[in-house]
Amino acid sequence: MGRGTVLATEVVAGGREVILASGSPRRRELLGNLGVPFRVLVSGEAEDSPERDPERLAGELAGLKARAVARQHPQTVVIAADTVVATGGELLGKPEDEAENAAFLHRLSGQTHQVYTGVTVIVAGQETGGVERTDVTFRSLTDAEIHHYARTGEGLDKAGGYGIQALGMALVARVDGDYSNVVGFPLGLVIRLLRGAGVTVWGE
Ligand SMILES: Cc1cn([C@H]2C[C@H](O)[C@@H](COP(=O)(O)OP(=O)(O)OP(=O)(O)O)O2)c(=O)[nH]c1=O
Repeated sequence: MGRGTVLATEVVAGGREVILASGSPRRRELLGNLGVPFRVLVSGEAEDSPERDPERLAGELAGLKARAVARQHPQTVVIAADTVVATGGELLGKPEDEAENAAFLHRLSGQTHQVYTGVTVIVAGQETGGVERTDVTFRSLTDAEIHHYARTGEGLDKAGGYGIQALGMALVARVDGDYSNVVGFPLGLVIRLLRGAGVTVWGE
């Protein structure tokens, strides 16, 4: 996507305008639920980091996404997020294809893994951020279940190769922590950071 591409204009009502620096439809929907006026702008700059610690990586990538847009819009509140899935020291990104998605699900089957989402908010050069962690435990999956799910393609655009908010919920036995964090936008943290940047959320 081109630099500075406007993807969509969402609710832009009164109050302080917010830019969501994310192409993720999940983040758009969840931020919309907060009643915050915002529009979506994605920098298109590649985010990369040599960091291998999942918690620090999530925070770092969220910062890179936010800064890339904030440079062009210094007076607007910019919010970005990044989700990283980690299992036993290994990082699982978005699977390349059905076969890799099935391999990811084999890794996650019957195990507890960690989902980290970093959130960064920048306004007028002031940056704040945080990282939320949720532990997700998968059922022990049969090969048939794994291949059935991988074939749906639902996991292809998602870190870890599953979407807990859709059919992927059938893979999950237990969630410890903020559910919205697994979907990619930890609402408690988001609300705290936006309010800290002077944005009104639900009238406060
Ligand atoms: C584990 C999991 C991840 N995800 C999603 C959340 C994120 O959108 C995605 C992780 O990729 P990210 O790189 O965090 O985000 P993105 O590429 O979708 O969007 P952008 O970089 O423009 O902000 O995986 C789910 O929707 N459900 C899940 O259960």
